[in-house]
Order: sequence, then structure tokens, then C-alpha cells
Amino acid sequence: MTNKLGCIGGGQMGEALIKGILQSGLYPKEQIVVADPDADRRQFLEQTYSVATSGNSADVWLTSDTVILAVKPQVMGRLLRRDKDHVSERHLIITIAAGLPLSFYNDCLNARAYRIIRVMPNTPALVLEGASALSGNENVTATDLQQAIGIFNSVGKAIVVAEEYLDAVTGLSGSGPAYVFTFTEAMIDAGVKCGLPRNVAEALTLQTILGSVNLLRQSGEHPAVQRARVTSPGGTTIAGLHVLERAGFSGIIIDAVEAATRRSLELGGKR
Ligand SMILES: NC(=O)C1=CN([C@@H]2O[C@H](COP(=O)(O)OP(=O)(O)OC[C@H]3O[C@@H](n4cnc5c(N)ncnc54)[C@H](O)[C@@H]3O)[C@@H](O)[C@H]2O)C=CC1
Ligand SMILES: O=C(O)[C@@H]1CCC=N1
Repeated sequence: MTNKLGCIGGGQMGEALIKGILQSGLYPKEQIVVADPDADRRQFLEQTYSVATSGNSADVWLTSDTVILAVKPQVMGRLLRRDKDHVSERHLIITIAAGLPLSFYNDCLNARAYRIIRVMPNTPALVLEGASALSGNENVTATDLQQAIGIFNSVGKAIVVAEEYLDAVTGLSGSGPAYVFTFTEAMIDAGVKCGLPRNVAEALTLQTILGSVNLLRQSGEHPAVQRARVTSPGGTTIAGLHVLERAGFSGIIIDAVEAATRRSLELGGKR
């Protein structure tokens, strides 16, 4: 019996979770082990976070009761079929792969009794501001679910949803940071285009986004209500909003989330 936390795949999202979990203090570095075949990546993780690493995922199954699967969906099947003799009912398996349904894991492992939780987190977990939604299979106990919620709450906010929602969650909050970063970059460039020094445009853009989100959170009001407060009759904001709406801004955002959701379904072989 061990209370180690193992992570198979130490890429962008594996690292985000490890960094967040260490920062939150949920697990100390001595209780975390990461497997990744990339030697440079292992060296980076060891040096940066002082966690144990291995080039062989079997070491993670051997040493950890809770195992996070953080490899790309395209390599998950091969990994599980190769590792299946190391997996047992003592493991709580937490997967963060986009698209792959819970049934995929039991199919690969030739087993029905494993406890598997599918989670869709996002990279702001790096700064303990992640958004995660999770769903467990029929073998998962309330304690397992609490443990997973504890892990993902330690790096932000976690909610339990029905599995059928996880592809839409992937399109919205899993991929969401990339939309926000694209919007942020465009705002900064817009400030520069209008004559602001880049550092001024950056500082104002970041604070505007942060402040707007906090205002929505604290007021509890609908975004449309807050937007109306910014939009003076005959003023500057309506001139800008007119351009956004004429270009189909809201429709483009909806299309983007829908396309990412469709891609998640495709990765799971559902479309
Ligand atoms: N990047 C993101 O924002 C998010 C990613 N995810 C999911 O997280 C998973 C990982 O994504 P990223 O970290 O972005 O990809 P990544 O490509 O940065 O990391 C994947 C890591 O897995 C390693 N790997 C490959 N084969 C392996 C094996 N057999 N055993 C152990 N490690 C192996 C690679 O060397 C690499 O370091 C994916 O399934 C993705 O859908 C979920 C939410 C957000
Ligand atoms: O782009 C991807 O496939 C992953 C899943 C959600 C965010 N990044």
C-alpha cells in the first residue's frame, strides 16, 4: 500500500498539475513520481520540481495507488495495452485525455472492475486557477471521487458532471485558455496599433481582463448587464461593439467552442 501520486506523461498538462499540486501542498515532492520516455523532459522535471521520474511507466503503476494518465489520446491505447499487467484493482486511475470515453479504458485493460475517473482540467492549474470537470465510472466510490475532487480543487475549481458533458467541457474550458490568450494578444496589439507603448498596452489589457472577470464574479450579474454599464449612449464602446458584432464575434466564439467539442468527440471515435 502506498499513498504516492503517479503521473504518466510529464508534458504541458502533466507539469501544470504537478506544479499546482506541489504549490498547494496536497502532496509533498517525495510522494510524486512521473513517467515520461523523453529524457530531457525527465531531467527538467527532476531539476525544477525535485520529483522522482522514470522512463518506464511500469514504475508508476508499481509505486502509486493513484495514477494520473496525462499522455495524448492518440498514444493512450498503446500505453494501456502495454501496461495492463501492471494495473490492478488497487489503482485509482485518473485520466485527463481529451475525448476518450471511460469505456475506452476498461476495453484496453480487458477489465470491468477498475476505478477510473475522467477529468478535463486546464493549464491555469499552473497558478492554482484551473477549471476542471470530472466524471467517474460505475466502480468509483464516493471516497475516490472525493480524492479526485481534492486533487483538482487543489489546483483550482473542480466540479462533477455527467460523462456526456465532458466533450463540451473540453471545447469550452479545456481549450478555453487558448481562446483567452488569443483575445489577449489581439487586445495588446490593438493598443499598440492605436499608439500605446507595448508595455502599457500589456499592463492595461491584463488588468482589464482580470478586473472584468472579478466584477462579474463579485456582482453575480449577467455579462449583458455589465456590458450595458460600459456602453454610454453615442459613446466609444458602442462604436467598438458595433464592429465586433458586425464581424460575428459572438458567433465565431460559439463556432470555435463547437469545433473543439466536435474534435473531442472525434478523438473518442464518436464522430
Ligand atoms: N495541454 C492542455 O491544455 C490540456 C491537455 N489535456 C490532455 O492532457 C494530455 C497531455 O496533453 P499535453 O500535456 O498537452 O501533451 P504533451 O505532448 O505536452 O505531453 C505528453 C507527454 O507524454 C509523454 N509520453 C508519450 N508517450 C508516453 C508513454 N508511453 N509513457 C509516458 N509518457 C509518455 C510525452 O513525452 C510528453 O511529454 C492529453 O491527453 C490532452 O488531451 C487536457 C486538458 C488540457
Ligand atoms: O488541444 C487539446 O487537445 C488539449 C485538450 C484540451 C486542451 N488541450
